[in-house]
Order: sequence, then structure tokens, then C-alpha cells
Amino acid sequence: MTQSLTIRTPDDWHLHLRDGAMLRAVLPHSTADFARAIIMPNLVPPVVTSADATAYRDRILAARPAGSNFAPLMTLYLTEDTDADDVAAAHASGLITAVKLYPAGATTNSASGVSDFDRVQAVLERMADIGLPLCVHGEVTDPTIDIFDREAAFIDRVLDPLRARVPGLRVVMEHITTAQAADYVRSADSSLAATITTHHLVINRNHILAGGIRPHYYCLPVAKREEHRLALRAAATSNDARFFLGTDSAPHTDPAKLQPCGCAGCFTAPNTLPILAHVFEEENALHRLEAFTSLNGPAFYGLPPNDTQLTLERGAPQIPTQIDTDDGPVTVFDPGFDLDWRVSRAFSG
Ligand SMILES: NC(=O)N[C@@H](CC(=O)O)C(=O)O
Ligand SMILES: [Zn+2]
Ligand SMILES: [Zn+2]
Repeated sequence: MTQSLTIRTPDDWHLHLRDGAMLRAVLPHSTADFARAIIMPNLVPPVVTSADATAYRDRILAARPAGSNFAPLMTLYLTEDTDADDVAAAHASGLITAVKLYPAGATTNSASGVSDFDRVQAVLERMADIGLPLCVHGEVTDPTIDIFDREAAFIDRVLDPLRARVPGLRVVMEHITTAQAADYVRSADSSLAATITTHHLVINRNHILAGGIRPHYYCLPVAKREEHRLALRAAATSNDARFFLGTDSAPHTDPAKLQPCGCAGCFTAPNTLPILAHVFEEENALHRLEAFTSLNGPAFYGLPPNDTQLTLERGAPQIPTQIDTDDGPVTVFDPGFDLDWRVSRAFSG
């Protein structure tokens, strides 16, 4: 039985850090295990301009624990009024790594997102020209489409036409939850990739709804049938470079989750690596964990992999069930099984 595994330090290609007290409380849980992360821009108000991104990046840098070199890779929130010149300048200066597309109304804080795709065509064409990736929350917002079908419908109705209208645009389908999304990524060329979350490798929709409703498992896109979870496991452990980790760690306070209309999001930053080691070991794919967490993402984004290392070792990790923030407690995602891998802190700085 493998007792330890040393890999290049992972990156998180989809992370919500929030702001203020929440940022200060959750950030150390990412800086402990990850060297870089793509920072989601769905603050209230959203991170829309390069000036917004500069200010947010500075708040993140200021909130890092002493000695941390964690690098926030900033994104801009695409709106129908986004200025292509501002985006191009933010890319040229190295400020941003991607632009994020939220269909208006699809998820948490997406009201400023896109309804009329004609209005973002020029920005997308400019992004294709300069090689700046578009990260996509891939769900249709048509209320007549069943929530469990919204990702698959998005591929046919929105994403495939959009990619055809903007040839060369590099796209990341974020937090994929279906076999259809994994198949679509495989069917495309290397301009298309996908992030897969920690929790979607662990739960299916029964975990949310059977035997009582479990708000802490509610996230968007909502977890689907078991066959889709298995398809995501197959994709994540396949060594296909188009699939990589984006935790979508999305903290909300317990009062915000545990109410008649609770918020969507799972907080997975503290225990993602122990959970992934468990999942990859179950799939006899521990030797492929590094590609998923540390190699495929940098390759897609044209960045070098980290030159530092992280060691996972056999043993129960010390992970709180809940963390305290000045905004209220935040519950850590419970995988529903005992963890037998932990990050070795012996050599970490
Ligand atoms: N995934 C979620 O359920 N929630 C995210 C938004 C998102 O990534 O869609 C959040 O910001 O809380
Ligand atoms: Zn999303
Ligand atoms: Zn997210």
C-alpha cells in the first residue's frame, strides 16, 4: 500500500475567496495546499474592470498568511458592457489570466452576467485574437429546462454555437457535472478544457435529497445521477490533459445555507487534497493525481508547473468540520467517508 506521494504543488483553477472577513478566514485554507488559483470575480458588486481586479488582487495579497507566496490569478466578470480594450490591457499587463462568463441568473451573484450574446461578440473575438481564455459557467437559464438538464442543454444551445462564432477562442467549461460535458470536451480540439470539482467526484444527487435534505451538498451546477459522477471520475483520472482541478470551493455562512432559500456552494478548500487522494486511490490512479492537480491546468493556461512540491502521507488529517469567520461559521464539505491521506506539513513553508 502506497504510504506517501510527492507531487508538484497543486493549483486551484476555480476558487471563490469572497472579500473582507470571509476572505481573511478562507484564504489560509487555500494557501496551505495550493500555489496559485484562478479567482472567481462574482463579488457583490462584481469584479468587472481592470481597476476592480487590481484592487481585489491587492486585498487578496494583503490577506495572505505571513510568508505565503500564493499567487491569485485574477479574472474579469464579463458583462454586456465590458470594454474590449480594458480586457486586452489587463491581459497585456499580466493582471488577468481569464475572463468569466456567467449567463445572467445562472448562479450566485450572476445578475450582471450575459443575456444577449451578440453584445459580447466583439470582446470574445478580441480574446480569441490575444489568446485569453474564457471560463464558462455552463448552464442555460431557461426556466422551462429542468435543472438537471441545464448543463447538457447549454452545450447544444449556447456553447457549441458560441465556439463556432468565435473560432480559436480558448474555453474552460467550469465545474462540469455530466457525461455529456466530458464527452463534449473530448470531442473538441485543445482549445476546450474543463475543470472538475472535488465534490462532484464524491456526491450524486441522492446525497443531497435522499433521507433528508442536505443543504451543504447543494451547489451549482447541482450534482447529477450516479452515472455522471462515475463519468467525471473517469475523466479526472484518465490523464487526458483537458481535465484539471477547479475546486469551486464556494464558502457561504451556515445561516446563508440553512434557510428556506439557501445559497449554492460547497466549501472544499480545507480537505480537497485528502479527498482527491482517496478518490484517485479508489480508482487505482494515484499516479495520475499530479497531472490533474498540478500539470494539466498550467499546460492549458500556458504557465509553467510549480517548481515546489507537496507530499501526501497516509494518516487521518486534522480538518475542522466548521471554520469561524467574523461573518459567521462556514461548514467544511463532508465527503461522507473517513479520510486516510493528509498533507505532510513537515517541509511546508
Ligand atoms: N458553485 C456554486 O454553487 N456557487 C458559486 C457560484 C458558481 O461557481 O457557480 C458561488 O459563488 O457560491
Ligand atoms: Zn459556476
Ligand atoms: Zn464557482
